[in-house]
Amino acid sequence: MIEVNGLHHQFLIGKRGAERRVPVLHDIDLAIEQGEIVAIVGRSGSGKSTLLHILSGYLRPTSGELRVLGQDVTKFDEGAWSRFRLERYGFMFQSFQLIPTMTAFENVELPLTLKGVAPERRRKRAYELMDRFGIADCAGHYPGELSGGQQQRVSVARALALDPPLVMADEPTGSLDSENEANLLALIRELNRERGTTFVMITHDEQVARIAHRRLLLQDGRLQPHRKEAPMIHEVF
Ligand SMILES: Nc1ncnc2c1ncn2[C@@H]1O[C@H](COP(=O)(O)OP(=O)(O)OP(=O)(O)O)[C@@H](O)[C@H]1O
Repeated sequence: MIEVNGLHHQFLIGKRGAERRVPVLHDIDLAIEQGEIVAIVGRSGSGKSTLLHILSGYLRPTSGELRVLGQDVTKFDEGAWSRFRLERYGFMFQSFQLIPTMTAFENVELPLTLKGVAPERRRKRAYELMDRFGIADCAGHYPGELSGGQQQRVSVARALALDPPLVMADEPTGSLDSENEANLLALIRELNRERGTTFVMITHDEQVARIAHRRLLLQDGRLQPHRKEAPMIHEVF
């Protein structure tokens, strides 16, 4: 599903002509299989978000190979990445990232609209998802009028609108209470089991890491060798 070979990344900071290189990821090799739930863990600043951004095409690595679903995505330009992301990726964020000027329904419908799905099918799919997540009553409400748990469900429904094979999640339960966290984790396991959806999640949360099949530990931008007994999250901070 995802293959990474010899990946390095460094940021350039400072004024033009006096830039400084900040190496962040070093020699990352990684293979994620279809149907895996993988948790990326590590201290703050270890490079987790940088890695997730590279795996999602938001950031071009300084060097190295990246293949996603058999395609050499390092060759993609921005347009090719946008199309690929729309069809193959779903995203879950701690801050939900809903569009405040769109209703809950329009937010869920957005990926379908961007893909050019016909209006009738779009409506049907968006209502089906909103029903499934118990937010059909919120369809006409704006994100600012919804509770945190409702916003989270709208954002998850949007992430799944096109039934992506791959979901990238950045602290997906970070702003949820324990009940909503448990609901989301149950949903992730269900999608993984029933549809074979692959999840790559950054997390600081032991409950989230616990549902992962595998933990990837980043330390100072290096992926640590897999230990049979994966470290508990509290060992990592
Ligand atoms: N755009 C950027 N320009 C320069 N340096 C950056 C940039 N983005 C991140 N960094 C640096 O890269 C390093 C890794 O950052 P990253 O956000 O990937 O870490 P993280 O493990 O996700 O941290 P956290 O758990 O705090 O979110 C940090 O030292 C950070 O300051």
